[in-house]
Amino acid sequence: MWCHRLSHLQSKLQNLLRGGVTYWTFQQPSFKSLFPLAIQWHHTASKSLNCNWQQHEDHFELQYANTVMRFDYVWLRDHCRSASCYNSKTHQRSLDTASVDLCIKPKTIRLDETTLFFTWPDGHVTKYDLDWLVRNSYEGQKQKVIQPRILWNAEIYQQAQVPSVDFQSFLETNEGLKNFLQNFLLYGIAFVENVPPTQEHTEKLAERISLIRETIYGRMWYFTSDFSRGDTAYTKLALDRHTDTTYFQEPCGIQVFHCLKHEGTGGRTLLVDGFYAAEQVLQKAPEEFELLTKVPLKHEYIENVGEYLSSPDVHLGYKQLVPDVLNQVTVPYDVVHRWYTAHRTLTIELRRPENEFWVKLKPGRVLFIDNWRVVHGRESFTGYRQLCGCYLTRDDVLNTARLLGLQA
Ligand SMILES: C[N+](C)(C)CCCC[C@H](N)C(=O)O
Ligand SMILES: O=C(O)CCC(=O)C(=O)O
Ligand SMILES: [Fe+2]
Repeated sequence: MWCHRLSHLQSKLQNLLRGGVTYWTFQQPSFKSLFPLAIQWHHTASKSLNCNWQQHEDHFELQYANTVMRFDYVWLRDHCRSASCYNSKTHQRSLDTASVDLCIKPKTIRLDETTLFFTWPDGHVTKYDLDWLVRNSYEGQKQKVIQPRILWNAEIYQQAQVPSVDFQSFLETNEGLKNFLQNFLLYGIAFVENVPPTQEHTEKLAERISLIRETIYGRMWYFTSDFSRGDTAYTKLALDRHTDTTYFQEPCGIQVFHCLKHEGTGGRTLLVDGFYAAEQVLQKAPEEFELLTKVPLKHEYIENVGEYLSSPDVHLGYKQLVPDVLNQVTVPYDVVHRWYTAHRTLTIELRRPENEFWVKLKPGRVLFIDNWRVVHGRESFTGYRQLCGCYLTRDDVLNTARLLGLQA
């Protein structure tokens, strides 16, 4: 044991003498009597830069831009952007990550202006701009707001008086499209007004924003209460709040609704911000929130034309505990009751009247819903009611938003 400690001490001293900088502290109690408790060397660049860094035994610690960051040495080698390690035309690695020695440590580290230079045992030099390190560090990413959202109940949403975007402006100007997407990203729902009440114009609208996702319901779908499909949506019955296609491995990200005609009563659309409800659960019963995010559920969709089953997986989405979709809570016995309790807590929040935003979809008013966040439902209705719409590929909607400079 003793020799181990001495060799440890020796390697520190060598490291120090080799010009490396090390954070030297003796944690072994037996050393206490021999040396001061902790000796700390760290390298400080010019005061104006206010950048401190320390080379630990197993990681590199950087203090810069009010952030303390820790980098693994393999990570620092692997993210090298030198010509031999990274293809700057394709923005892809040329370096084989698996070839990096898992025990690698830099021979020397030096700071020049705002660039850190790491020289590795084989002589390869990796350089990092300090700001790049902050942007790409775990600690830096953690601080970044991934995507600003405004969670809402009915009052919050109505008081926000979110402006709808006009069809022409949405189609013909980036400003119109950007305003629409900004609202959609913030609230999880957004409307486009004055859309000619046809499936073709609705399709044109959808394609402005993303690729249309073809599903078992077709590309652009159109439905009335003719029970043409074995689904409650194709009836006059009420539909409780839910998200669609939870039985897909990747539930549809965005849902578009356009009511083309309704001669009758009822048929209002219900919208509830699922993230607002989930936030209430998180505040009131964090362990129940945790359980709901962890328990994989098997969803099924059985129609008169055959079965559509998904494997039990942690699914996005919310379905009522009715046999038509959530066919069984396939979890170990000792989890089942806790799951039902947690599901009940969420359902209570989703059903609070103050969280319900009701809107009557009229011809010309197209509704986009984030189907991974906002649950939708429908009031029962009378008469002839005709809706069209589609599902959109989520990544393409987010990509369109990013191309317009939005955080998505
Ligand atoms: C009409 N439209 C295609 C929108 C929906 C069809 C039924 C969707 C199914 N109830 C679900 O929850 O996924
Ligand atoms: O008829 C409606 O308003 C919506 C029905 C529904 O939930 C759906 O089609 O996904
Ligand atoms: Fe639905």
